[in-house]
Amino acid sequence: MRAAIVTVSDRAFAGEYEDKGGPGCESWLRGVVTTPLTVTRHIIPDGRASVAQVLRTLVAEKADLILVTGGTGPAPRDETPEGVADLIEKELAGFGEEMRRASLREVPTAILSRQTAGIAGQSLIITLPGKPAAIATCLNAVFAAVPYCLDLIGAGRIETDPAKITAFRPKA
Ligand SMILES: Nc1ncnc2c1ncn2[C@@H]1O[C@H](COP(=O)(O)OP(=O)(O)OP(=O)(O)O)[C@@H](O)[C@H]1O
Ligand SMILES: Nc1nc2c(c(=O)[nH]1)N[C@H]1C(S)=C(S)[C@@H](COP(=O)(O)O)O[C@H]1N2
Repeated sequence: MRAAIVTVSDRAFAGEYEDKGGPGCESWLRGVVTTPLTVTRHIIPDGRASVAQVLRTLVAEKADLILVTGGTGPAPRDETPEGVADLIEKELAGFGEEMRRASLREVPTAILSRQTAGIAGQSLIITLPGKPAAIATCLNAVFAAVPYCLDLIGAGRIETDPAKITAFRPKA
């Protein structure tokens, strides 16, 4: 699987703090996916155009899975969902619903995240909150459905470590 991880944060992009979200996503994936995995990481500033532009490039490069962390909230610069909406062909709203449900068990402000997921070309794009602690909570909540989703869109077949995530394939 070719995975791409995008950190959307003005301050991480400017070097005002060290990005912990990108490395957090990568180590979560490496701990769960047992089939061959390549990961590229990207740090970009907040903004609809900034998000749409990097996603278009990654979709054209045929990334199978794109994780985007940050910019999902209600603040003026939080425009990640708008940038994602500019290029996805199909929204998978259930991902956002389930990730928020899992996060709400930890923090009441989880309801402020507009995180979602969608399909562009042969890429599955999943958005996550910027808080590094949200990454495991959210990915643990939805990843069982990711391998079959990748099958359905013609991306690479992946397997997961059943001790961490049991992939569910209804036709298997
Ligand atoms: N990529 C990241 N790496 C490390 N910490 C992060 C990251 N994104 C967010 N955080 C932490 O979560 C807190 C709240 O995140 P929030 O979404 O408000 O991001 P932010 O810091 O305002 O990002 P921005 O740079 O876009 O303004 C931040 O103050 C920071 O402590
Ligand atoms: N699991 C989890 N989800 C969370 C949070 C968190 O700390 N943990 N923070 C929330 C907050 S405070 C905000 S504003 C939104 C959006 O964050 P973002 O703009 O960094 O994407 O995510 C929410 N979801």
